Amino acid sequence: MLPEKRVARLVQQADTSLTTDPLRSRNLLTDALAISPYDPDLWQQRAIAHVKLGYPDLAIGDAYRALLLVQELLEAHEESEFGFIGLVAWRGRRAQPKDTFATGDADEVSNEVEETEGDYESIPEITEVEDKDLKQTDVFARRLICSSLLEIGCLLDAWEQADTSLKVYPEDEELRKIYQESDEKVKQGREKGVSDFQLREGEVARVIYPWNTFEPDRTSDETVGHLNTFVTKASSGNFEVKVTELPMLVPDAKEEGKVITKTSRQLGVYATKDLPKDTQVFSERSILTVNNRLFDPLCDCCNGPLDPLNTFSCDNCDDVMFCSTTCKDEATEKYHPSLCGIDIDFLFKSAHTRHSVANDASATASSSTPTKALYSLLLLRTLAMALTQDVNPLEILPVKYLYGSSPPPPPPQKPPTLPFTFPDNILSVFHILTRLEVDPFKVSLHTFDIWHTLTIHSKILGTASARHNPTSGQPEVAALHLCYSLVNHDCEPCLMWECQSEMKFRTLREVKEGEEVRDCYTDPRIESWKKRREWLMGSLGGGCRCGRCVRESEADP
Ligand SMILES: C[S@@+](CC[C@H](N)C(=O)[O-])C[C@H]1O[C@@H](n2cnc3c(N)ncnc32)[C@H](O)[C@@H]1O
Repeated sequence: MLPEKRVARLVQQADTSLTTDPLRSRNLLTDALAISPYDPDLWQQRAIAHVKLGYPDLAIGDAYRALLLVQELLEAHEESEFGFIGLVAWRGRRAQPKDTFATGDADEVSNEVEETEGDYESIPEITEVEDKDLKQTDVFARRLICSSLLEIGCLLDAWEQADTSLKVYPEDEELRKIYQESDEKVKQGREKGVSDFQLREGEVARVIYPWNTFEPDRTSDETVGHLNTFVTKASSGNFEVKVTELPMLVPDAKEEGKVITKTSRQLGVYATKDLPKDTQVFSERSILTVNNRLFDPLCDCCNGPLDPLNTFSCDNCDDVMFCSTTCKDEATEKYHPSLCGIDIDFLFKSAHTRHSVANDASATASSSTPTKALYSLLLLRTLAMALTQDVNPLEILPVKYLYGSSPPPPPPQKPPTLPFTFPDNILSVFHILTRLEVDPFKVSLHTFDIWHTLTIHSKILGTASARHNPTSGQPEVAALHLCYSLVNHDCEPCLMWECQSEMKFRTLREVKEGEEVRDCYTDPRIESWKKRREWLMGSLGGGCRCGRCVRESEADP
């Protein structure tokens, strides 16, 4: 069957199930996009399915692609990268007669994609009707981006996007309504002293998406057994991983009382023997590390210190230094080829100019929370590892086993939340993909869709550690470690971590065999439980309910 016919059939089936079964609709459109990635209408329709499913964040990613593609198609006769092939596919699908697909299942037919050779001369110019239809997709995509940003709480971005869109479509009443609503909310926020940074901060559902088949069953015997091979090695037999019940944390303090009895089945780390106070009990190496190069140079692979007389550089670029041939070889094998010679300075610049953190951890030199800019660098390293090793980013170690989110809880319970901003979670991701020379439309379906990057974001947010420069206090290194990530949080921890080229734990007190070992995800010296809770919100996904926080909040509500 011709690809355009197959796409038209999938789209029709997706339309039919949009109201009754939006998940099916979303999956059918994903199949259609796998065949025809440059058709803006498919992205726009999938955006609507994502809205219906309650994922406005994913809808923004899709509508943004629709918007970019409309521009490409309108410029198909100029220097447009995707415009020609997109226009051919878009026209081909639209030319299919409607209602001829009443019988048969689209899945029966072949999935072959025919490559269309670009011949800018032979393709007819865009007609008036086509121009009108493409602009309609454009305005729908803009409305959806603005309304979803508003819903998520990215008020300033909603306002900016609506303002820009109104300049293009001044007559559009719906855009005007969104503009007025966001304008009012931004003004109210500013009157209350809310910063512009906060006015860009939204919250989205922190869940394992229903179609995510990469997530392991983390509490199965098989996974626990597999993780224990790593944990036993890193802790020299001092620790083991076990399934544990943790209180289900909620972001809204008012709802705490209602749901505090609920628990979530997760993993935790336990002592296998009595451990004396002030002893190093754990050491783990990771190559999923990043650093801000403008500070003291560090090994690009392990982030350990560099001996100026004994460094090793890449054979093909001058951008990175390694502390040993082991690090150089591992980088060459696992991630560097995808980054070699690529200009990624924009991320480093942002790491220096924006110290804003999920919870402003730069204010506390020992917090384990990295800055958002360091998150982007970790995402970049993850994607580079996936590209170099030719595997899906959600499959690589340690990403696969990092805790990021849980399946959505049954209603009316709300899932935990994930901080979301338009610049960090959408614009920067597109920027990163472009620099990595990844087609953000085509390849994204299988490896780098926005749901992949948001899933990675939730894993980074929940498990990354950050090291701060002792002089400037600024975060300069962030890392993801598999075994370290399994240790739960307590504001009265029994472990303290330190990370140079390796992540190490020391005992802060005597630990008994069988006791769960915990470290503190923020600075335990912060006296105010409210402050600690605020800073921990990003990494815990809700208000901390550890013994100390409960005790202190009851004594001083
Ligand atoms: C770094 S992971 C810790 C390991 C995780 N439990 C697992 O199964 O891999 C962080 C996540 O564990 C959970 N968590 C850690 N400490 C907690 C605590 N004191 N109370 C409730 N949940 C906690 C939160 O869901 C948090 O997002």
